Amino acid sequence: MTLIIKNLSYTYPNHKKPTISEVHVTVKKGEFISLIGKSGSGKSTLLKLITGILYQDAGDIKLNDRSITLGDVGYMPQQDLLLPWRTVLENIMLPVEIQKNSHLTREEVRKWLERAGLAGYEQAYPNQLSGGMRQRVSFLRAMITGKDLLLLDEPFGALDSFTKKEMQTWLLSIWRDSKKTIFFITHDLEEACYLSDRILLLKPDHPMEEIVVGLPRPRPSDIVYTSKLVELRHKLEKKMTDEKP
Ligand SMILES: Nc1ncnc2c1ncn2[C@@H]1O[C@H](COP(=O)(O)OP(=O)(O)OP(=O)(O)O)[C@@H](O)[C@H]1O
Repeated sequence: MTLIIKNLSYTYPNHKKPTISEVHVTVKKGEFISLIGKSGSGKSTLLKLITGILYQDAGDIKLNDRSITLGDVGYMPQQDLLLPWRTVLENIMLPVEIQKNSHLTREEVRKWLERAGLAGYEQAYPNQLSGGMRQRVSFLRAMITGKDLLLLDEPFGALDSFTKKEMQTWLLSIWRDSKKTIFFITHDLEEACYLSDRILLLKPDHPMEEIVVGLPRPRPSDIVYTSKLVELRHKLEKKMTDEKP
């Protein structure tokens, strides 16, 4: 899997200035990429362009040398969008039902639920779950599409810091075992440093910047207290607020 984004620009119909301007990125199989930037800098817009929900004004997005189209990637939007009238299992099976050609069985999905700490909740409804559990259901639904590239729009933004830590460790273990490629939006700079191989910084009226994290893997969760990670976080903060790094 290779994703190549070249010279990408997009302006919303009612806007004067482009939200995404001349973005270039190459992503290789198995990379974990985070996208950071202040609110309104265009992170969700970039993800929607990669999913094919929006279509660019200029430039191109190629997945394995083919222009990307809707349905090529797994996408977890900012709101979990679980259907309240469907059980956990039925929510997760939704893309399988829509794709029809998927061979994933209910039994295999049950195994994934176990891995996500949701065993016994197959028949529960979304309103009977905690925030972290809903996020895991929503993540599994994106994962189960079988796509190599997963786009996650701020999946842990609404969680308390302890649940968030658990979810990060969980996500890293799934990512390591599944060898998926992940594009991850976050406002949390510590989270970006902890999880990623590379961080992309979007800033209005500036070219997109790329920061290589360079921390060894596997990463224990207390790596966030090491001077290397703290320095990196500080550097990102300065870049975001326009101070000289
Ligand atoms: N459907 C839309 N129509 C018009 N403008 C939009 C639409 N969606 C987003 N925008 C505008 O595009 C800009 C970028 O929005 P986007 O949601 O991509 O930013 P973001 O960096 O993801 O923000 P946040 O961190 O708050 O989620 C904002 O100015 C926003 O108002």
